[in-house]
Amino acid sequence: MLSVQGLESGYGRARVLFGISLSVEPGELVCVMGRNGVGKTTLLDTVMGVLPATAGMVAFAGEDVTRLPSHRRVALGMAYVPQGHATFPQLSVLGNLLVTLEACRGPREALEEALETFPRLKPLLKRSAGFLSGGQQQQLAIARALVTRPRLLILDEPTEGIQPSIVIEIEEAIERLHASGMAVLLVEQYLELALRLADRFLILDAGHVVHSGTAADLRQEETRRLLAV
Ligand SMILES: Nc1ncnc2c1ncn2[C@@H]1O[C@H](COP(=O)(O)OP(=O)(O)OP(=O)(O)O)[C@@H](O)[C@H]1O
Repeated sequence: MLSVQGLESGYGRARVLFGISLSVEPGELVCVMGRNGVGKTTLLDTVMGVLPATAGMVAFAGEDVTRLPSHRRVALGMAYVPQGHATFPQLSVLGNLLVTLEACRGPREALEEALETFPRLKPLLKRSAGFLSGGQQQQLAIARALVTRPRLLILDEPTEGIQPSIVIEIEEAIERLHASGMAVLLVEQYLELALRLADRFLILDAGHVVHSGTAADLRQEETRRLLAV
């Protein structure tokens, strides 16, 4: 479904990613791990077209999307929730969802479905997003992505800095989406959560994939050293 081959990108003359290859099959949950600053966010930004690739290829559902702008990738079924729960703080919860629904010209049911994933948002529809807790904003950010009815959901550290009760709700929501057949590419630093959720792992170090495998592989010493846990 998602195929990344030899991907390179960076900022100006600073190269951050060096020949990254990975795949996410339909319905699979792949977790990208690695210490701070190794290039995880840069990888997701490049996969989604927020940052241009300087070499390599990103293909989605059999189509080369490497040069497509992000909104075209969304139209093909990719959705991205960047780090730091990006919402429009001055808009209401409903307004945030409607902006996305209108942008993707989706049906109203898509909005209802997204709210079913996070029922905690239902009584808050009229509240300004800026007044939500960090955890509620993260739920809203994921709900906005779901409004586009993606086939691949890309999440950058969705539980970072969020109160434990909502971390559990977010984990359960990701689990349900995965169980329903959605493919997920997840950056997650919290090892235990990643072990519970992921089918496969990639570990990045200094912009390279240095390890990949299943949960059983991830428990080994070498892996723990790479993650410094
Ligand atoms: N906008 C930017 N301009 C220049 N350099 C950047 C920019 N964003 C990130 N970098 C650099 O690129 C490298 C990779 O950063 P990136 O955010 O992709 O890492 P990360 O693995 O996601 O880390 P974290 O877990 O801290 O978010 C780092 O050296 C970082 O300083």
